[in-house]
Amino acid sequence: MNFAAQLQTLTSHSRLCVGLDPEPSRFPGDWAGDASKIYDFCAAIVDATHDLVCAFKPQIAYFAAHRAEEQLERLIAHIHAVAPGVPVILDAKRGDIGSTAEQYAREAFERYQADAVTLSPFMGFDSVEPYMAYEGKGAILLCRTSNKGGDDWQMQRLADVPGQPRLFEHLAHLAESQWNRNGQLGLVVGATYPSEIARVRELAPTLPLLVPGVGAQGGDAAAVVQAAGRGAPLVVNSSRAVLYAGSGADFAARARDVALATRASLA
Ligand SMILES: O=C(O)c1cc(=O)[nH]c(=O)n1[C@@H]1O[C@H](COP(=O)(O)O)[C@@H](O)[C@H]1O
Repeated sequence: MNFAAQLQTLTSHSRLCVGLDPEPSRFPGDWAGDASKIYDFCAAIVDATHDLVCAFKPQIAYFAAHRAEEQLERLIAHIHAVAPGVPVILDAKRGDIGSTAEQYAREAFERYQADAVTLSPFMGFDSVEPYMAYEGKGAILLCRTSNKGGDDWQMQRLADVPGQPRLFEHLAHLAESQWNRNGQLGLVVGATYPSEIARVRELAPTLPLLVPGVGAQGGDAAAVVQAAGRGAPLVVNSSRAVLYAGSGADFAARARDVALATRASLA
């Protein structure tokens, strides 16, 4: 099943995406500070939550920083084995010229076997196109990010485009129309900006939204759900609030408790 169809099916039961951002310094007990336990920690979280989620989102920097790419490969294989219908969004935020993008796409979809990847669209359509050569895979573009600095670019108005849209609005329009050749695109909009979630829904009603920022960043789950309304899949990510819900031997059970509560808040 392709990424869009997977999301369509799963988000009718859960809109929660658990983000896998492993920080060894926050691991429980004897694992604290041990980067060789990244796989074990994340696999325990996956095992405890996979029936509650519509996706998992490993953030590649948390693995690469510890030379743990091989653990990331094993983790994604584990997710596919224990939760075959649940898509893996590789959060890599890539964005480069076409020839380099081809290599990043190969990395995401062939090496890691991800179902979708996050991309920075700053370099334009030819930097996004190589990912779309992988039929059925998702390419999720940063549109209105959850951080304060998103204002620096994304909220600026484009004087040369009719209606002088803000940059994020123009991107949402492009992604919904001429860029979206095969139904593979999605957009990232931060939970910290519900009114922009509503605006992106207006401009790009058929695109799935990946919404990070509930939990540790303080985004309001109810406001996100209200702003997004019904329609294309809504995928709401929480990473630290789930991963580090507990700090003892029962960390996976505590993560499940938070995942259950977060899923309920997104219903
Ligand atoms: O693309 C993302 O996933 C992303 C976009 C964005 O605008 N804001 C954002 O926080 N993220 C990612 O979402 C995750 C948020 O983690 P928590 O704040 O711990 O839930 C991190 O992996 C971020 O890199």
